Amino acid sequence: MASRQLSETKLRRRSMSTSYRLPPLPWFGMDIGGTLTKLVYFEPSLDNAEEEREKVAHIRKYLTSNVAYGTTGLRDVYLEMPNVSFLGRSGTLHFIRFPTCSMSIFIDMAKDKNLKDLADMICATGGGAYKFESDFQSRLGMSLLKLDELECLLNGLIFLAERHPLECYYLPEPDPSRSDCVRQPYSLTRQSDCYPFLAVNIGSGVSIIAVRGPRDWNRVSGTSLGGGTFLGLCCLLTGCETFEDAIALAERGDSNKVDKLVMDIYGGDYELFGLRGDLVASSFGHMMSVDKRAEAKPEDLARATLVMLTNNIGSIARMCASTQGIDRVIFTGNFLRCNELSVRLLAHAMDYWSRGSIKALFVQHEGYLGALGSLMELVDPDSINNAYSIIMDCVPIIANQSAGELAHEVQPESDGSLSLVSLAAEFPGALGLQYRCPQTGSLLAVPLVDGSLRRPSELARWSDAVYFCTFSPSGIAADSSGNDSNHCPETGERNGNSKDCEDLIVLGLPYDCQEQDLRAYFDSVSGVKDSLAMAQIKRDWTGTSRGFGFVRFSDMASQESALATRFYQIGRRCCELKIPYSRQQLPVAADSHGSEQQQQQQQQMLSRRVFIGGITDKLSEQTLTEYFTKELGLEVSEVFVSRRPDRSFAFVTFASAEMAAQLIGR
Ligand SMILES: Nc1ncnc2c1ncn2[C@@H]1O[C@H](COP(=O)(O)OP(=O)(O)OP(=O)(O)O)[C@@H](O)[C@H]1O
Ligand SMILES: CC(C)(CO)[C@@H](O)C(=O)NCCC(=O)O
Repeated sequence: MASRQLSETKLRRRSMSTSYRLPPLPWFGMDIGGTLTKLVYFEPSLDNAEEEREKVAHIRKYLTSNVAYGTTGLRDVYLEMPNVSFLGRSGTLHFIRFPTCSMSIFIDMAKDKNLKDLADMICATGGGAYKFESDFQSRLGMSLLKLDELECLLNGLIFLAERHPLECYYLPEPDPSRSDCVRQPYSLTRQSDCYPFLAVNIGSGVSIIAVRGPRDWNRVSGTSLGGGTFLGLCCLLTGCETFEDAIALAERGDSNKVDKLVMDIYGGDYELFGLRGDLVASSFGHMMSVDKRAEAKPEDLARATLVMLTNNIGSIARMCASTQGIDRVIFTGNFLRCNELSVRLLAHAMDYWSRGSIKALFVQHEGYLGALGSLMELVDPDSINNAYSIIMDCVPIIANQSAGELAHEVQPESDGSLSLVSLAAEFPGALGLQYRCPQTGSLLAVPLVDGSLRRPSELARWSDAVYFCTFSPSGIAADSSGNDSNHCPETGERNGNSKDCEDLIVLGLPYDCQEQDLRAYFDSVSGVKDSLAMAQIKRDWTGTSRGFGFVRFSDMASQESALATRFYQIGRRCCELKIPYSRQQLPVAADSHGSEQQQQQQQQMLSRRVFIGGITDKLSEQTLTEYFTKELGLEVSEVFVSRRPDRSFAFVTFASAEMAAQLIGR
């Protein structure tokens, strides 16, 4: 089946490739699915060609300067990829979606905006490319280049995973009951790292594909119990009407009111076969009882529906992975959009049932891979690897080598340099960057010219290394603008003594979020209502948001209450509120606004932590933990492994500084 699809697509490609190497603008890719239609648009930076300028301006007027279209279309601004080099042009990738049931409205709108004058053909995938082909032709005069949905999905997935270091992530300690599981990037940026893997696409239904090489894949299974089933059943059982409402209900609900657990049947664990008492024995099993039915609230029903479908998909995926001899499963599809709960459940289920041998991976652009893959079909696929270079040249930075933190992506300026001001905005007090030379492993300084950090010439991309901040010897220093980091970035006014509130960083903000939105948001959060003293969005020199900002509360109780939550849904993004790195983790004695006790705690924490460089790809957190506990008899509190091509490293935190000290020199 798969090989038939492949050869058809290849034939189409071959017939195009002779005459169609660099397509005319505009460049769109479309995925018309059973529930949602996804559109990826590459907006080039303007150059001098008059005709191009007109086209780009026309599309900007309707598409990229708006975030909502009609009543149902939306642009996912948080997924936008600026600074992308595509087919030799630099520009921005935009991600847009609308329900497929609104296709008729979309066609009317496209007709109204004269889309036909801009392009007479669109690359389209998904079942709808077949279903709506004649509508596009007859009502719009546009033809669709129909492409196979699974091939496009894989092309989009491999393309992003290989080129964008922060695209793939996993949960190191998946726990369905904890909403603060941290996402760790998982590097698939080398071709050899990618294969094999199992792709499990959770759309309306579920397709499961074993992928062993760039064009070596087959659809091994599928299930009709997918994202469409979740939404359909939730609407039926709870009366909700949207996916967002269904997820919000599920997050509040208790599925144990609906499901029958092993302990409901056994009174405890079913020990012989290792079934813990708290496992679901029978989804919706309690609902045969009149009393339980009366007790179950809509949110409990939504949660039980979500748990039932997610676990079922996880179980099928795990079986497929085992029978295919594959140990990595990449979950994709819009069912996982803004659905942390399912991400946690899948990660936990794969880990638990495979006893840690199968890893669940996820991607940031989970729902747009097919549309991106179809955009890539614009040119001869044999030249794809050379022609398409998404240079997502973001700079992955952690505060310092001993911090063991997840790297944060800071965007360089349009000339490719990184200004000290941008660096200091995210890492107050940072004066420069260091990185480990991929060849020699030695620590080198990033060149600094006229207040801007320049990409080291030995690295093709910033993202080919992880960078550590350098601070002045006294720890938190004056930032590059001469301000001490205890100043409000907005007003320059001092925060006062150590009891006063900190400037907190808000990461992952929607790019269209303004200061007033940030204020309005926190003013409506219970526990911190009306206590925001300052809000600031960090912008580049064009005034475009960098996707993060700072807030300060007027009193300590509000600050603590705000920090207790950590993740906030601001607009359509899950944002993280925290004390900036430098204040949390610097190995300094002189954090000017931390109490002596806090400094001691920090120092102790850091001296318990050991950096291990040059670890192999295969060395897992578990192996490291076992080595230190069983072989050396040390008590390990935490292991963090950062996997990067040629330079994986780990931080191990021990129960005491004495234990860590024993390792020095070994
Ligand atoms: N705004 C939304 N409206 C409807 N469904 C949504 C929305 N956001 C997420 N979803 C979930 O995503 C699912 C659709 O995912 P996706 O877009 O990947 O699949 P599709 O392409 O429409 O379906 P298929 O690939 O099976 O044809 C829905 O069934 C629902 O569970
Ligand atoms: C039919 C598709 C491929 C459409 O995307 C998808 O919805 C799916 O894989 N459904 C599951 C079909 C099955 O294998 O039972």
